[in-house]
Amino acid sequence: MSSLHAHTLDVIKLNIALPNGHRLLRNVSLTLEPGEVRALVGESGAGKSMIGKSVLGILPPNVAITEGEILLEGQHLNMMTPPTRRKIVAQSAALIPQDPLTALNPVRKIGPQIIDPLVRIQGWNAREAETRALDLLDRVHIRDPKRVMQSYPHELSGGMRQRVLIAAAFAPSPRLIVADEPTTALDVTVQKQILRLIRELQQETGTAVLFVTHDMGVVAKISQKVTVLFAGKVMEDAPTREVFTNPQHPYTRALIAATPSYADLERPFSPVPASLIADLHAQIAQDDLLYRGGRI
Ligand SMILES: Nc1ncnc2c1ncn2[C@@H]1O[C@H](COP(=O)(O)OP(=O)(O)OP(=O)(O)O)[C@@H](O)[C@H]1O
Repeated sequence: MSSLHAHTLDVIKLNIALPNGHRLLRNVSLTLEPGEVRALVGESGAGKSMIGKSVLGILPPNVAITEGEILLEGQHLNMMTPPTRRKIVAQSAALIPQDPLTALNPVRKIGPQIIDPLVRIQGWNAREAETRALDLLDRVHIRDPKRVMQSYPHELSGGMRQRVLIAAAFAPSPRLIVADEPTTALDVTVQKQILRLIRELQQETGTAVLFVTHDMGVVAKISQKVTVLFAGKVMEDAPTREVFTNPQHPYTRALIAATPSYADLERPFSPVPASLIADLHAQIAQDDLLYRGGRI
């Protein structure tokens, strides 16, 4: 049952794996407080998206949760039947996806794509839903929301489409938003605007956000807490400020060193050293042996 003081999200020792037993997440734990932004950071393949997908119940068909728990506002998601789970997740969580083009249905106008879920899932009447959609399009700084509601996705720029998806995500007032690299598919100037917009709406609404990114610069701008991942394993979990001022794990230090700094253009930056990557993989192979032996 949900409790009054529950975290928005608790992920407890989550393991997900392929049918052959290969783990994509290894004992991942994290929490998200109401109104908090937690960044999930790591290089490609670290398992960041898989965490978001596990929470939203949209894992690929060949990937399964093998162990661990996910609690959304204190409710155990993986003890529910799939239909109950879908209903609970749809009512309290939303996704801002990476690629705004594939996330929108190309043959439907924008308006119904925002309005229909409000009517079908949240049970609003059509008029309320339309007013809400117009209000949200205005709040994501889309000029002429009425015209945009009548447009098809291909008539909008990439940045506009991402604004539409941000409006759609915030429209039902979810308590949790998973933002999965929401700026990656956009060009650099638009990226900054979209990041600012998500931060603005998040602060206004107090929605908790799980923000997936590979960019430590983005982590610094948007989050209060950060989980650093490598090969599906948590390397470090700390307040963002501490991660930048006093990183504890060598991999975190390497990621920071690999991020160009706008404040300090003189500072050289360097890729994560191959020797460190090799050491981490060796440790993970060791972990996997112990895990299979039931010792961790
Ligand atoms: N459908 C799938 N079937 C099997 N393995 C998959 C599938 N999708 C992803 N993976 C693997 O799962 C691991 C984690 O993937 P995930 O997409 O979560 O990484 P990520 O950290 O989000 O990286 P990226 O920044 O590249 O999206 C990777 O090793 C990836 O190859």
